[in-house]
Amino acid sequence: MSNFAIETVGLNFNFGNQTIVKDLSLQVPKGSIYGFLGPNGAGKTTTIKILLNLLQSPPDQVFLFGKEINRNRIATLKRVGALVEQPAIYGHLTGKENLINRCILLGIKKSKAYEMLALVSLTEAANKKSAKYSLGMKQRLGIALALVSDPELLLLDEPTNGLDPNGIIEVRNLMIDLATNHNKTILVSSHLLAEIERTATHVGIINKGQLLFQGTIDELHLLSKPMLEIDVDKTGEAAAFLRQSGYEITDQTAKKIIIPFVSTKVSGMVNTLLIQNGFTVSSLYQQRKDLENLFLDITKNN
Ligand SMILES: Nc1ncnc2c1ncn2[C@@H]1O[C@H](COP(=O)(O)OP(=O)(O)OP(=O)(O)O)[C@@H](O)[C@H]1O
Repeated sequence: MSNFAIETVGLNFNFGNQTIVKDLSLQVPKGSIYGFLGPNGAGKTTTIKILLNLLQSPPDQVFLFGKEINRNRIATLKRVGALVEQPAIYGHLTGKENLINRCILLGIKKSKAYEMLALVSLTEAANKKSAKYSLGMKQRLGIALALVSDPELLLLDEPTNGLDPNGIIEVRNLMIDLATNHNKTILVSSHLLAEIERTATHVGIINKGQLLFQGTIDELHLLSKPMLEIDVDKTGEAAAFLRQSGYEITDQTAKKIIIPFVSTKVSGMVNTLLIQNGFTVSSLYQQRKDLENLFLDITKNN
């Protein structure tokens, strides 16, 4: 049995003669929240549509729950819920009516509608016309609609796009609840790392249809090497002195020197060394490149 809810193996996809997805090998572990990241136009929506078989992949390149998608279309897609682009909501109906309609359509008992309203915290707004919902509430209703059939895998294409900070937090908390307490695997796309950094357990970064990084969020953090920033007087002399003493200088400005962070002990030694040799150190702190900058670095070099 495959441990991956989604696996693509060297996936290629073209629109006409334009290559949109190139040799893409995604591995989305069961139970993960997989942040699918990339700048605008990177190919995220196209990939999600391929995973939903809305766009057809070449044979033997896309596997859901270990099964090849084209040969097992119905069986695999039954286990998937999705929110791609705008949620399909009827504005003149209430949230509850939208969900009941979906239940009827899928032949599922109506009580599921109430269960879903509670799950996405819309019980209080159940009888309000959904046209009057805030964007965040509409997104949550969209997710509830995708969840009616109780799918194991949820594909969410930029679900926080256009939401205010409250809406973003609501959707973020909902994703964590679904993965942690309801056994869902979630693939969520975004062009902003900061938006999924706190929710994702795994990350795949693509640009121009190619996978540039894939791993756990901790592995991504490891890529952003910590630095030691030293605010010191006579920086030119101090840098030369540190270099002579065997330290590598990463960067140097008028007021500070930056060296790779090794340990707090080594930081203390550097401090003592500078002071003992007549330099005035006003501060010394560990700095880690934030993930957003790391993301920009990874995608700009592509
Ligand atoms: N139906 C289509 N026909 C031709 N080209 C398309 C079609 N749909 C998308 N593209 C092109 O494919 C590329 C990838 O688009 P896609 O929407 O997958 O990117 P994305 O990463 O989801 O970006 P965004 O965050 O802007 O939605 C873009 O260059 C886009 O213009």
